[in-house]
Amino acid sequence: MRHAYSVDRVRAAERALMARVPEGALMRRAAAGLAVVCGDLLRRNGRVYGSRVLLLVGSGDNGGDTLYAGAALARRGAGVRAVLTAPDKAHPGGRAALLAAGGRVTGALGDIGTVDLVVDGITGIGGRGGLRPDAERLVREATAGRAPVLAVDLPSGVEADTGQVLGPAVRADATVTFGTYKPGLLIDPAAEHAGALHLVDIGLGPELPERPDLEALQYADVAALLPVPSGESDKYRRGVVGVAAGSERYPGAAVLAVAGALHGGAGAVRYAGPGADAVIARFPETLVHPGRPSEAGRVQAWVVGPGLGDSSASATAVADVLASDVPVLVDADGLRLMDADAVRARTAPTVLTPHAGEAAALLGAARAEVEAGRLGAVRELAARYRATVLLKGSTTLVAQDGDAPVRVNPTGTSWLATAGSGDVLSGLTGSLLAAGLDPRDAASVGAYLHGLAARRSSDGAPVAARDVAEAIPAAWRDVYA
Ligand SMILES: NC(=O)C1=CN([C@@H]2O[C@H](COP(=O)(O)OP(=O)(O)OC[C@H]3O[C@@H](n4cnc5c(N)ncnc54)[C@H](O)[C@@H]3O)[C@@H](O)[C@H]2O)[C@@H](O)CC1
Ligand SMILES: [K+]
Repeated sequence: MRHAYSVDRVRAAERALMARVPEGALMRRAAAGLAVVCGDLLRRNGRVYGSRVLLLVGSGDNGGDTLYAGAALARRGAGVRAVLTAPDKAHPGGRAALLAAGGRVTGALGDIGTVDLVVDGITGIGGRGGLRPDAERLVREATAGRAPVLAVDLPSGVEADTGQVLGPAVRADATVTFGTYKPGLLIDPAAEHAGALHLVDIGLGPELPERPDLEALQYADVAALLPVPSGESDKYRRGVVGVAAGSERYPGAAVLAVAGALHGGAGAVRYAGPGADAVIARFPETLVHPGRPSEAGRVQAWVVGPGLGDSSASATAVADVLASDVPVLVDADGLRLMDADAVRARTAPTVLTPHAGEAAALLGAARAEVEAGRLGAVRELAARYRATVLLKGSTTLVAQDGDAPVRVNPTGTSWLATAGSGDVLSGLTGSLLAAGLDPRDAASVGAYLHGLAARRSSDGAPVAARDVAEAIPAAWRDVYA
């Protein structure tokens, strides 16, 4: 599991750790780790000795880390120049160390000539509200060349706690972060600015609270959560997932949701609705019923919503499913047709899977607002609907009403933004619910497998939703391997 902690909790942990270690030890550890990554990057295109490194140094400890790392590189023969955004406020110890190692310090960028590496140490967890105009100008000029940009702790200008980008911010090729990940490194739009992530251990672990603010499942976590049939399983014990999706107008949504459901680990898929003929033609193993969900037979979880359209029969299907006493996943048209009070009144779990536009409609906000502040939006939706919410998008987030950490999905590809791919995700996640996963696990494992399947089937090229569904078994095997 990859964990992220908010700035307040990072600072509290740092205070506790600092009380136990000699003064300056944490900054030395951070700088040493940073210098190692700088060295690795420089060696990719040459060597450290004789290379040219440009440091952008702000007035806080982020700049201090950067100056000490610069000193280490200068001792190894690199030509290191530091540009200070506020010369009278730069970290005095770091500045002295760099000068003593043979580095140079200036207040203006001047001619940057050829540079092999730019290190962004303007702000870390102390930065607020995007870069100030003078810092922004410095960054723009210093990063205009082809040298890679390495951010220290965070790309300067992004919001550490939320992943928002409220003004100009550094775009880094890689980020070296200290002690723990910060939420902004894992959530777009800020995560897009961070590039490849490197975590440097400074000994903070034991001081951090057990419960992080954000977590990301890794292969091993997903493997441990996947449902595995035992010797005694039959199809009913493995769970039956019901799918109420599609309409005369959109029969394809029924087919795609069933395609996802067939690969999610439930023992059987039951389909209820007007797409029964299309479903049975494509997937003869499905149990189909052309009428309403409540008359279709027993299931262990329902998926409702994809392609339902606007008819009164679709509204009935949604109400039917919400009145059941099993876990329910509501997606797409279902999100528009559902009665909010009926959702809140449910005793069995409910999972809502909106994209940013649907989330905006549920919150009465603008879509751009949801996209810019995904973490706040998903938490707010989970609380308002007393549900588990999977907010789809460039970074998919899963939040549950209560204080469990929000999960961020690390898999996926931008090619996944394709018609019908959400229908596959709904079916897959519903199937995991029917197989007995708790709603937060079902949603985060569903998103993980779906993203992995998309990456596999896309391999850098456009991908159709059908291909994603077909690649789910391969993703499943990847996770086990
Ligand atoms: N506290 C600790 O124990 C450790 C801290 N470390 C480093 O210290 C950093 C935090 O240091 P600080 O608390 O000094 O804060 P920062 O260095 O992140 O930034 C604060 C400084 O940046 C300026 N600033 C704020 N917003 C700005 C903006 N929008 N544009 C331009 N300048 C802006 C402020 O005036 C302030 O002087 C961490 O990110 C990490 O890099 C590491 O050395 C590890 C140990
Ligand atoms: K930085």
